[in-house]
Amino acid sequence: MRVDVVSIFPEYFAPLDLSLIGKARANGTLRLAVHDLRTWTHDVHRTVDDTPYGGGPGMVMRPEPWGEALDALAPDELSPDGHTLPRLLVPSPAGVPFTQAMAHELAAESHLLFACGRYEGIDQRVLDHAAQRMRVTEVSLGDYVLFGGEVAVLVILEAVTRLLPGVLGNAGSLDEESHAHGLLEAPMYTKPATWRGLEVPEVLRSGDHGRIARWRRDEALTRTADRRPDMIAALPQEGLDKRDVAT
Ligand SMILES: N#Cc1c(-c2ccc3ccn(Cc4ccc(CN5CCCCC5)cc4)c3c2)n[nH]c1N
Repeated sequence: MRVDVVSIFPEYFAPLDLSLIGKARANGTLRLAVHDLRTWTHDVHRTVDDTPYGGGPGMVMRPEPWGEALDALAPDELSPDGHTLPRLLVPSPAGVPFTQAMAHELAAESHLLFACGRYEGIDQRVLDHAAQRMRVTEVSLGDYVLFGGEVAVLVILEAVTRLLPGVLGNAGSLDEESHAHGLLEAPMYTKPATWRGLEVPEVLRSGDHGRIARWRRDEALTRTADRRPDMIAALPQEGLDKRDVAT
């Protein structure tokens, strides 16, 4: 997968050299390039913002640098390798919620292009013009307000990269984690069996895999009912008797 990120703070993405994302970049699974938006400014102050039409707080990101950046990173003509246009992701407080389902959707794309806004956002015409030739999605991490899109891109890139083939050593863990089956995962334990007077649940040390699976399912249902009743309501009706969920 090819990923391009455009930001006025490219140094925000230094963590993407670390850990499993760093390994995915080193082995070519993830081809990530971070670009400074100011590359596409031409004034001595490298200006990227201006006052909002209609008044209001703060500043808005100018369309010209963004237009040139997207022209450069998503050219209309097919590249020699038959490269198609990228999917443009624009983090925004007004975006659609980012979910595990969207992470799976994005993991199937061949080229993602992230536009990191700052200030009060990017001039809307940048997104409207881009949508004339590529798929554009405004995406939000949640109902709270960040300073800009960089943190959202870090989160989205981690969630998507985990799903790429070969990145997670034990692919099985993808099946067991939260949101994979519509439930939160059960509590996890490791050695020692007793720690500060606290015991690991006996069932997990029983070796009885059937009992262990049932215990984990029950724990997942209880946790989900306690913490995320919305997820219980969204579960497919067949196969789950809601009375199964301890309240
Ligand atoms: N993903 C994600 C996000 C973001 C996010 C993503 C990208 C940018 C780019 C800039 N900002 C800062 C900002 C802060 C407030 C407002 C709202 N203002 C209200 C008064 C009138 C003007 C607009 C807009 C922009 C961003 C925030 N926040 N929360 C998420 N889940």
